Amino acid sequence: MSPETAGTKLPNILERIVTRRRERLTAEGSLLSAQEPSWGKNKAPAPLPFLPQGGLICEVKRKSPSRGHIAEITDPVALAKRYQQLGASAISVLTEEDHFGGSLNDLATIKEKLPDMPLLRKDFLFDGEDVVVSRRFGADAVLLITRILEQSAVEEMFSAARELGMTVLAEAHSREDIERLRGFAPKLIGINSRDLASFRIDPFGPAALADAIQWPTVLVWESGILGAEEAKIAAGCGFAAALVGEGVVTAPERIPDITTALSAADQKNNAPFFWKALAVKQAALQDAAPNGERPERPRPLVKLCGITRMEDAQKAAEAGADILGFILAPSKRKAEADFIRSVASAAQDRPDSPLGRALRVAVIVERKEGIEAKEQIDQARKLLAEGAIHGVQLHGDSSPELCAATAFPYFKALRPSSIAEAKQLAATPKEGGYRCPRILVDAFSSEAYGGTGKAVDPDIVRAVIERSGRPLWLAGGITPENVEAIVTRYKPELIDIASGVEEGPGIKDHHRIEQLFEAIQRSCIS
Ligand SMILES: O=P(O)(O)OC[C@@H](O)[C@@H](O)c1c[nH]c2ccccc12
Repeated sequence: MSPETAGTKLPNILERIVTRRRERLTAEGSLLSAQEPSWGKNKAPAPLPFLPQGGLICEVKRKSPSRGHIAEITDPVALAKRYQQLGASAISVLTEEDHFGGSLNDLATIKEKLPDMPLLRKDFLFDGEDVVVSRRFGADAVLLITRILEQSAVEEMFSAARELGMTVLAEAHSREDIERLRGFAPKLIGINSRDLASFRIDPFGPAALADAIQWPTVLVWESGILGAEEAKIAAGCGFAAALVGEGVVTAPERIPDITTALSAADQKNNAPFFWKALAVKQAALQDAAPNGERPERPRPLVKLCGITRMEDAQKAAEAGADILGFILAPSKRKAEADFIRSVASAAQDRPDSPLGRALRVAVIVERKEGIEAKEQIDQARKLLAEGAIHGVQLHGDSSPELCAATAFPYFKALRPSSIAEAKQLAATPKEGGYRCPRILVDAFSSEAYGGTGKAVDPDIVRAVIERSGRPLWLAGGITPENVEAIVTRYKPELIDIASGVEEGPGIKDHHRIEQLFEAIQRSCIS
């Protein structure tokens, strides 16, 4: 096997795991440290259908290279039973020994005690023999990690699985992987939200990649789901299934909420789902070449905020704004809900026009000094339900626990007033921080929530970048004059501009909008 199969080098960790398993297979044979299952050779219970309609796969996972120790799990059958009772549709058993602490015996024991539960063998499998052995130990499905395999091995594994009546969960991490899978049209495709080079979780990966799959399949969102909130994002992005390890190993009681979130088809209004649409836009920017020149880096996504006039919405979208921001909070730039509806209907009339393609977000200060701004929240929810906006920016003081229940989909805007506060506010979801895929950093002012024209202190920006583990979204004092320096300095994924392109509060200066985008393009060309 050559790790260069997919045209790119494997991340070090994956390379190490794969090499180690190869060495051990050569030295010890395909069972490694496992004993033959109690039913002996070739008599495993007949294979069960594996997740034909989606659902939740809960994983038996003791440790991982990214997290280290997760849980002891002395009794994998007890854990599997708990998963089943709480509503898991299937169970994934990590059998890799050296980095994940599993074994084939876990698989066979769980099958023996829970014969009705569909089981996935999760491992770094290489060939047809690995598939045969998986079946012998009771697996109903096998994981096929496309990027570690030659095309001939992919073929061999699919045909072995077909012969044995097993399901293949084909893991893809790039468009190239998807091309390589196309001929097999797998019925289950897993996309990992964990980047194995950095170990970072990024929902934008699965969200954008899902778009490239054009055959009927059940999409499985892998990694990084802690609870219902992430499951809702997966569902919004078109994933009918999710594979959850740590989130359920440590707290199986979350299973019912995760399953409900996964099956809830929230989108009744036909509007594209905010995170998916944005991830697709972001991926397109990575390919785009402004003025025919190769971009040194993609231009940032641009949100133009504080839109109060139809002509400004049109102009912003035509110039290239990816998101139009409408402020529902009391402000010099406040937009009326009916104005937002009129922009939405102009956009929906011409879905392929720039205005039709721009996403619309309402900005609310949902909570100020602990007091909820009920009217704004109600307005935002109503606009969301109607499809007049795609998402909500929560600019107030709500805690991570309150956000998702306030409005969904949302992203949180932070206004740290010190480095210490920045570090606290930008904590990752696992550390108890905000759970949304992105957070927006804005300048602090004691007078106003946003739109102050002030820039964020560079040390605060740095603290947020370091702590949050997420690409930077930056607001505060960005203008056509300084945008080039800001983009070069921080390489933000998104910049948010309101007062920097105005001739007066709430009134955009169209010439300045053009200048802004020209400067952005300049900042991205080598
Ligand atoms: O614990 P998490 O973040 O819920 O992740 C589970 C699972 O997706 C992850 O373990 C995984 C995804 N793809 C893999 C391939 C091999 C081993 C493990 C994996």
